[in-house]
Amino acid sequence: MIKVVVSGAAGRMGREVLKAVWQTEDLDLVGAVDIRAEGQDVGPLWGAPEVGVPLQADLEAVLLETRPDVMVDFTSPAAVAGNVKTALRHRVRPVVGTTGMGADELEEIRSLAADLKVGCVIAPNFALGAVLMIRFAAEAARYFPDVEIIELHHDQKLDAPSGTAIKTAEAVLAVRGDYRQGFHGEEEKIPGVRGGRHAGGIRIHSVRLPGLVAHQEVIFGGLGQTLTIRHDSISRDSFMPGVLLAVRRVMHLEGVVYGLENLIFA
Ligand SMILES: NC(=O)C1=CN([C@@H]2O[C@H](COP(=O)(O)OP(=O)(O)OC[C@H]3O[C@@H](n4cnc5c(N)ncnc54)[C@H](OP(=O)(O)O)[C@@H]3O)[C@@H](O)[C@H]2O)C=CC1
Ligand SMILES: O=C(O)C1=N[C@H](C(=O)O)C[C@H](O)C1
Repeated sequence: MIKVVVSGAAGRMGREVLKAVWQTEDLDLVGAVDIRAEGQDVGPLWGAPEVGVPLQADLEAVLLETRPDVMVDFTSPAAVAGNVKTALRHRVRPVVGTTGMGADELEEIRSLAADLKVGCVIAPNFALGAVLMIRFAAEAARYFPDVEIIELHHDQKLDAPSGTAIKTAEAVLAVRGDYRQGFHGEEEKIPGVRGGRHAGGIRIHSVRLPGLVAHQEVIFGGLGQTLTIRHDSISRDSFMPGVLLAVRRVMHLEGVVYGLENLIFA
C-alpha cells in the first residue's frame, strides 16, 4: 500500500483527490491538510460518511504523525513551494498539481529533490487530453509557427495565465525557436486587449467565467487557413487518472519530473 497525504484537501481538487485515493485499493489515505475547517472528518467533503481521517492545518505535524510515502498538493501559488520543500525534507515524495510556481522556486525544488534523491512529479495538467493537446500543438508548430492561446477557466482561479497555457507556449517555442510572429505596428486601444505576451512572443488570452471548469484553444494561422486544437475538462475527475498514475510512478523516481508527458510517453 502507498500511504498518501493530501494537501489542500478541502479545495475543489483536493476533495476529488481524497475521493480517488480513498476508492483506490493500493492507496491508503493517511492524512489530509488544509488551512480551512480544521478538525472535521474528510468523508463528508465528498459525500461519504466519516472515514476516520481528520483535516489538519499543520503539514509538518501530519507528515511526522503519519509517515506517508507521497504528498499530493493542490493548494495555492503562495503555499505550494513551501509545502513541497517540507515534504522533500521529510523524504516524502510530492505529486504537485498546483500551478503558479515561480521559475526560481521550481529550480530550487529541482536541486533539493536531486540532492536528497527523493522523487517528485510536478504537472501543470493531469488530464490526458490536455497532455495530448500540448503534444499535438508542438507537432502543428512545425508547420504553423503563428499561434495564439486562449485559456478559459472558472472565475475562482487565482493564477493567470494557467499553468497549462504556459506549458503549451513552452512546447511551441521549443519547436519554432526565435521565429518572430505578427505585425509589430499595432496599437492597443484598450490596454491588454491583445492578451499577455509570453517570452518568445506567444500571446495568451485568459478568460474567467462562472460555469467554466478548464478549457484551452490553441489557434494556428497559416496561408488561407487556421487550425484549432481544443481541450475541455468538463469535470475535475478528468484529472484523477493522471494523479493516480503519478502517485504510483513517483515511488520509483529520483529528482523532479516536470510534466505528465514524461510519465506517459517516456
Ligand atoms: N495540475 C492539474 O491538473 C490541475 C491543477 N490545478 C491547480 O490546483 C490548485 C488548486 O486548485 P483548486 O482546487 O481549484 O483551488 P481551491 O482554492 O479550491 O483549493 C485549494 C485549497 O488549498 C487550501 N490552502 C491554501 N493554502 C494552503 C496551505 N498552505 N496548506 C494547506 N492548504 C492550503 C485552500 O484554502 P483557502 O481557500 O482557505 O485558501 C483551499 O482549500 C491551483 O493552483 C490550480 O491551478 C487545478 C486543477 C487541475
Ligand atoms: O485552476 C484550475 O482549475 C486548473 N489549473 C491548471 C492550470 O493552471 O493549467 C490545470 C487546469 O487547467 C485546471
